[in-house]
Amino acid sequence: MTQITGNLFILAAPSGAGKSSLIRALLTKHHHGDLCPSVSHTTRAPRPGEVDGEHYHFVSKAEFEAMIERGDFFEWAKVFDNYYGTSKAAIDQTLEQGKDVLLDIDWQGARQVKAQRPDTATIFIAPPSAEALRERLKNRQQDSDEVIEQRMTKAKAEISHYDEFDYIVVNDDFDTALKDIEHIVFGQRLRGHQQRQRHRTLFEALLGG
Ligand SMILES: Nc1nc2c(ncn2[C@@H]2O[C@H](COP(=O)(O)OP(=O)(O)O)[C@@H](O)[C@H]2O)c(=O)[nH]1
Ligand SMILES: Nc1ncnc2c1ncn2[C@@H]1O[C@H](COP(=O)(O)OP(=O)(O)O)[C@@H](O)[C@H]1O
Repeated sequence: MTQITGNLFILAAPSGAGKSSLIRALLTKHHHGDLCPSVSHTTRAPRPGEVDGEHYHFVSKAEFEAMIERGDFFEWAKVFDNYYGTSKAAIDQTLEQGKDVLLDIDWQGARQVKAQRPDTATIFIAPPSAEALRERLKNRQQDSDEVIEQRMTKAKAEISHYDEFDYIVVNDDFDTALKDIEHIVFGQRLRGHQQRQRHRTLFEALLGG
């Protein structure tokens, strides 16, 4: 039987919308390996608790630029003054195994991936309100008030691209938002071109007699 290539999913959101929490919950539910995260490269410094090769591949600016030169990246962008990118190696092998890959990238990356692979499902996570977004950034207790205000300004820049996405999920009630994302994943797996490949013999039999 022909090997079916996995699906690509992109989740983008303004910082604080709950993207990391949703991805974590999604991966915990789908822990059998049918949905895999892609580990990005970045030039930003690791935060306490972040593990190289798990959360990100942490590299220097020179290393990142050498990778750009070599054409190692599937997509890359400058976000918050640092480079971020998805290497081809990070996704190709997984997709070839027929597994789905989840990319946690910004709108610039989403645009590049969509241009290269139009069948990618791009999902935008929105907060229910600006007040809720600010509250979540505060409750996370990760940033100073000044950084929170910077994130709120940057959030507007990310949100301004909401109409470029295939799907929009409003993360008001967490479990509802998680279900919405799962429905998108399940729906994508049932698209015609994959189902035709998967059920080739069925259709041959149905049409043969
Ligand atoms: N284009 C692109 N964006 C990325 C990539 N990896 C992470 N990002 C985005 O970069 C932004 C900053 O991520 P991060 O430094 O982890 O900070 P935080 O999400 O604000 O805590 C987020 O919007 C990520 O989705 C990548 O490989 N490519
Ligand atoms: N639906 C929700 N309702 C209330 N709080 C939420 C919800 N989703 C996430 N949060 C909380 O909001 C904060 C920001 O979430 P996080 O996943 O870190 O966001 P992001 O990755 O988008 O920056 C965290 O403290 C998280 O627990």
